[in-house]
Amino acid sequence: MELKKGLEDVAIKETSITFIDGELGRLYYRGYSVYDLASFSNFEEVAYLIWYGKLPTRKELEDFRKLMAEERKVPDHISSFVRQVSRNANPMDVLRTAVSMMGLEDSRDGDTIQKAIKITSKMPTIVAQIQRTRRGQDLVEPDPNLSHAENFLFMLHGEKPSSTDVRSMDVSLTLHVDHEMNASTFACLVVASTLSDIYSSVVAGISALKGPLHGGANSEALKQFLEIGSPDNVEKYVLSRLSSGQRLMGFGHRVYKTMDPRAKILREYAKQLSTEKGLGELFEIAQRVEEIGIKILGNRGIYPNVDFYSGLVFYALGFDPDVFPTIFASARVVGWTAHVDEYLKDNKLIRPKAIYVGDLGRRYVPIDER
Ligand SMILES: CC(=O)SCCNC(=O)CCNC(=O)[C@H](O)C(C)(C)COP(=O)(O)OP(=O)(O)OC[C@H]1O[C@@H](n2cnc3c(N)ncnc32)[C@H](O)[C@@H]1OP(=O)(O)O
Ligand SMILES: O=C([O-])CC(=O)C(=O)O
Repeated sequence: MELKKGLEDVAIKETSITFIDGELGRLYYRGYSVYDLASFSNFEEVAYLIWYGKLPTRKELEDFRKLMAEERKVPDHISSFVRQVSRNANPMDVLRTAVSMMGLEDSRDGDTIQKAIKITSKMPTIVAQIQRTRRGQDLVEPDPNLSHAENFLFMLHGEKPSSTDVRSMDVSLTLHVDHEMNASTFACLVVASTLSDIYSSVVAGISALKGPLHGGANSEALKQFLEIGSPDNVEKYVLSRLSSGQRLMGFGHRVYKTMDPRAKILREYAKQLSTEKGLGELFEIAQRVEEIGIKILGNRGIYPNVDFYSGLVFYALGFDPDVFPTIFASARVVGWTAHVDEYLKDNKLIRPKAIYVGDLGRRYVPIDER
């Protein structure tokens, strides 16, 4: 039996959802390049595409938007829970528990995608509640007349966001929607393959995404830039970080051996937003880290990934670094649930093997003789 550490290069399913060309740095959702989707589409349209496999007609999109907008409100007891714990708790822990509470309400039977729409519509409401509670602010009710991205920012700030902010949020969510068999999606599938329920799968996805090697890297990358403090400190910081064996956060990827295309797109939004919001120096620091990081690590195929610039976008839009992974989760829930739906059409219990390297035939020694 061959040992495949980290399941590297092991395929666990066929998919028609997402294709990644890791050598050329290309990414396609349902066959459409993310460059085109980021330029011309929006979160709701891409979510529809991911779940149903085709772009919606105008009427289908209108109905779908309406359905999502109707599902945004979160039950009062979940909001109360979020209010009670969010001042001190990790935002991903709060989101994970809130989604788990949603599962208490919903029967286990029923269509995965219908439930996915409910969860996806509500997650930004919970994230905005977490963020506002951390700042001691009152909650803002969702506005059903706004798009998914616009409403997200409206619930965050309590006022209509600028068109640049809405576009940046929309593109960021669109780019986080899916990424083939990443660790959190795999975690969702492990749960789904036992024929558990979709809420349990999403809870597993949030749990796996939280870690700093995965979705937690967006806040770590931004904290790095804040810690560096000035573009003049970048070289010294990067060299000392790497020589002490620490990783550069927001760099490196299991599949991409070149720049992640999502990082390229998000770099432009980070640049525009940071210039507008007086965060130009932070962007300069990030760009310098990118340059020096690539100079040192690029020859080993280690380049910026999606988490490198997304944090700067989320920070400029007004989120705390610790909240960033919950925004990632609010978009990735689309991919998690689409992969679960696809997998269940031809389900096989996920049960890999471990190679035993311990002793055998040991004699049991009674406790008084040890
Ligand atoms: C949305 C996402 O999940 S994108 C990824 C977000 N995560 C991060 O940004 C955290 C930093 N990056 C990393 O830790 C890694 O690049 C991972 C975990 C993402 C992928 O790595 P893997 O494919 O599993 O490779 P692995 O962790 O085995 O690293 C291979 C080598 O590259 C080095 N390496 C990988 N990433 C980095 C990095 N960011 N900084 C410095 N060295 C790195 C490792 O130290 C290791 O070196 P070694 O062979 O000398 O021991
Ligand atoms: O694909 C991966 O391993 C990690 C990643 O970039 C993502 O989940 O977006």
